[in-house]
Amino acid sequence: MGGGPRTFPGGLSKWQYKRMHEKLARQKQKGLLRHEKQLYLARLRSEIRASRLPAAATESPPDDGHGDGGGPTSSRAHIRALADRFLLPGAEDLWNDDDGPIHRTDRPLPPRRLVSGGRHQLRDSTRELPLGQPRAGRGGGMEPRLAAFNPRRDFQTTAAPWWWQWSSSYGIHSRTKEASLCFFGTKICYSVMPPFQVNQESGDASSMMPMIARGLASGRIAPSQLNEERLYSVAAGRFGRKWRPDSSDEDDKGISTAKKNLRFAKFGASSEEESEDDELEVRSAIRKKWSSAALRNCDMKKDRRALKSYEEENNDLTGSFRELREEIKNKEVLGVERRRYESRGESLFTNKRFDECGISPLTVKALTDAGYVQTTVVQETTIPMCLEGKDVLVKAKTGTGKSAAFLLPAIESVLNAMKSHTNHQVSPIFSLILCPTRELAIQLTAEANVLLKYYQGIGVQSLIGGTRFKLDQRRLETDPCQILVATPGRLLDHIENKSSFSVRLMGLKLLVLDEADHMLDLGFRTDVEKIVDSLPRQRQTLLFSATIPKEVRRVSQLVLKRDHVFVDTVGLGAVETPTKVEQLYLTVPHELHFHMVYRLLREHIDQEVDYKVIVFCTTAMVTEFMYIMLRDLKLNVREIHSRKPQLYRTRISEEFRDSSRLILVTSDVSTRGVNYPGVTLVIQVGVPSDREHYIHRLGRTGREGKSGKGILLLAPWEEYFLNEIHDLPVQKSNSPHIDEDMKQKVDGSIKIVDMSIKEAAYHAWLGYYNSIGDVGRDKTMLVDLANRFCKSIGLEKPPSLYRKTALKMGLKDVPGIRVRK
Ligand SMILES: Nc1ncnc2c1ncn2[C@@H]1O[C@H](COP(=O)(O)OP(=O)(O)OP(=O)(O)O)[C@@H](O)[C@H]1O
Repeated sequence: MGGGPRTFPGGLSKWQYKRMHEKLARQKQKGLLRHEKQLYLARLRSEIRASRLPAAATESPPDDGHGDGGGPTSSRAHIRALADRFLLPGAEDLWNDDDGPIHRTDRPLPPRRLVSGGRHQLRDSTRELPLGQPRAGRGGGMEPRLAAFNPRRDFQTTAAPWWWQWSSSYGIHSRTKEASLCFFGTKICYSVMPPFQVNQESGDASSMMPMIARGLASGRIAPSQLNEERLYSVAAGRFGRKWRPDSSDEDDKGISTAKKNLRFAKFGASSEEESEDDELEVRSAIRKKWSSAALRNCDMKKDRRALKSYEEENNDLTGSFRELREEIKNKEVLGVERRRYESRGESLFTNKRFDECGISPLTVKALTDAGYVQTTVVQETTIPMCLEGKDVLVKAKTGTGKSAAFLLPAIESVLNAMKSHTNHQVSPIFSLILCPTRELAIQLTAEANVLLKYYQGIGVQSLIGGTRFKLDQRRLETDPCQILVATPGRLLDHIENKSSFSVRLMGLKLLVLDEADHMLDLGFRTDVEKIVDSLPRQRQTLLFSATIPKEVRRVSQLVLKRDHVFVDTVGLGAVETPTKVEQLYLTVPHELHFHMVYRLLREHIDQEVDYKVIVFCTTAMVTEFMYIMLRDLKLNVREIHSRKPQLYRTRISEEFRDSSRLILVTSDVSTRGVNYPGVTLVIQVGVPSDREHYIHRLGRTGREGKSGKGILLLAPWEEYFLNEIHDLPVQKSNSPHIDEDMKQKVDGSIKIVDMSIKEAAYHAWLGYYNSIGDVGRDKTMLVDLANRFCKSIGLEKPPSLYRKTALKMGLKDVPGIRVRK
C-alpha cells in the first residue's frame, strides 16, 4: 500500500526500521520519565545548595519557554515552573500511583515554631497553599510546596545520611537540617551538611543519638565540642573510616563563603594516605560535586546562576502562588459552569458569536455560510487563548466542536504569518495538523476548505497513507498550501525523503495534535517525536482530545511549552461521555454474539425511521466477517476497516456521512474524530481496547448535544471491562430474546462466509485479545476462549498458526493451539 521508500538505512525493511524505532522510542520514553524524576531531585539539591550561596554570579538569560533552549534557568525558577505545571487544576492525576496524590486538606496545620528570617517567612507564606503537608521525619522539613509536589518521594532515591534520621528523631534540630544531603559513592562520600546545634531547649541529652548522647552525659563531649567536625568524625567512624577536615574550600571564593553555613567532609577509605598533590584533585572534585556531578549528571548546567535574595524570592513566590490559586479557582468555576449547562440539559452553544472572538471577517463570513454563528463551549473558551499565541491542552467531550476550535486559530496563524512572509517562491507550511486516521484527515481538510472559502491564495492539503507517494509530491509542488493536515506515518515519509519538504516546514507557526492522547501513545509516539524534532521550536502547539489520561498529561510536556494552559471543559470528576446518550451493556455468550447484533439492529430499525448505526468490531477481519454476514441478512450495510483500499474507505465514509437508513460496520479506524451526523445507535461488539476507545466510539452518536444510544455487547468473561468504565452511566440491559427462526437465519448467513475470512478472523481475534493485558496473560484461558469464538463463526476446529506467530504470541505450547508443520 502506498508509495515511499522500500529500503531504509542499514538495508532494513520498512517494518524492521519501524520496529527498531518503536523500540528506541520506548527506551527514550522511559529515559525521559526517569530523567524528569532525576531532574526534580537534582533541582531540589541545587535549590538547597544555592540557598546557601550568596547572591552572586551572572544573570540567567531569558528562557524560550521550553526550558532547555534559552539558556540556564535558576534552580528555583525551574522548581517553581515544575510546581506550576504539576499544580495546575486537574494535575492531581498527573502522578504515578507511587507519587501519591496532592492532598487538598482542610486539616489545621500543626503548630509551627516561628523563626525569624526571610527563608522561614517564605516557608510560612507557602504553607497557606491548601496542598499536602510535608512528611515528618526524613525530608519532613521540605518546603510544603515541594512536599506537595511529590510528597512521598522526597529524598527516597538519595541515600540520606544516617544522622539525618537520627537528628530528626533524637531531638537534635537544626534550622536548616532539611538541607542535609549526602551523596554516597561506593568508595567516597561527599556530604553537604549544615552545622548542628544541640537542642538546648530540650536539654535532654539522653534522648539524643546514643553515642553522642552518652558522650554528653558522661562529660566526655562538651556541648561546645558538638560541632560539625565532631559529628563528621563520628559519622566517619560509623563507616569504619577516618575523617580529616577538608581545607581545600578555603581557596575557593564561592565555597569559602558558603562554608559559613556548610561543611564538606570527605570520607575516604584511606584519607591519610592521600598525598598533598591530591589536594588539587580534591578541590576540583569538590567543585564538580558542587556544580554538576553531585547532581548525578542530571544538572548539565555549567554556569553558576544569579541567585535572588530570599526576600525577592519570597515576594515572587507569594505573588505567583496567589495567582495560581486565583487561576485554579477560575478553572474550577469554569468546570462548575459546564456541569450546570449540562445538568440543565441546555444547549452546547454559548451566547458568544464568532464575530466577537477576534476572528478575521472573511472567516466569520464563511462560518456564517456554514451555519456556525454561536460558539460552542470549547470554542468560546479556547479560541481567545489560542489567538493569544498560548500553547493549550484541551479536553472536551466528543462532538462538541473541537475541530473548529483549532482550525480557526490555524487559519488566523496563517493570515498573520503571511503578512510578514511575502517573498517566498514556495509558501512555507504555517499550520500543521496531525491526526491519527486518514478519514479524520480528509474530514478536517474538507472543514478547513469550507472555512477558507473567501481566501484567495491560502490552501489546505492532506497527506495520508494509502495514496501514491509520488502523487503526493506532485500535488504539494503544483498546488502549494499553507495548512497541512496529515497522518504521522506519511508525513514522516515526506520529511525523511524529501528535503525540500522539510524546508517548507521550517516556517511553521502552529502545530495541532488532534486526538492528542492517541497521537502520544506508543503506537504513534515515535513518529510524532520525530516529526516534532524536525519542526521549529519557536511555534505554538495545541493539543485536543475528548480523553486525556494521566500518562498523556505527563508526556504532553514533551511538545508543549512549560507555561501552557490546560483547558478542561468536562470538569474534574464529571462524566466524560455526552449526557444525552443512553449507555447500555448486554452480556451474551460468544456463541450468540452475531445473532444478538442482528436482533439489536432489527429492533432499532423497527423503532427508528431514519436509523443510522455504527457497529464497532474488535479487528479488521472480524469487521469483514460481520459485514458479509449482515449483508447476507439483507441489511443495508457498509464496511470500513484498514484492509480496504483508501479510495473505497473514502467513498464509503462520504456515503455514510450523507445518508440515513444505513449501517456502518467498522473497526477502530472510525473510533476517533470522524463526524457522521445523526448517528442514532452505536454498538460495540467485544471489549474495546481501553476506556478511551469506549468513550470515543460512543462519541460517534449524540454529537452537537443531540441524543443517541450506545450498546456494549460483552461475553460473560469480558465483564471485567465494566470496572474500567464504572464511573460512566452504563446500565445493564436485559438481553432480548432470540427465537429459533432468527437463530437459524443467522446461522445460515454465518455459513456462507468464506472459510479464509473466518480463519483470518480467528487469527485476528486471538491477536487482539492476546494484546489486551488482562486477557493475554492467561494463555490457556485465552486459547480456550478463542476456540469458542472459532465455533461461533462456524469453524469446526481452530485454524493452525505459523510457528513464528505462535512463538511471538507466546502460544506455542499452549493446549488447544495448532501449529503449522
Ligand atoms: N459553532 C458551531 N455551530 C454549529 N455547529 C457546530 C459548531 N461547532 C461544531 N459544530 C458541529 O458539531 C459537530 C461536531 O463537531 P466536531 O467534529 O468538531 O466535534 P469534536 O469535538 O471534534 O468531536 P470528536 O471528539 O469526536 O473529534 C460537527 O457536525 C460540526 O459541524
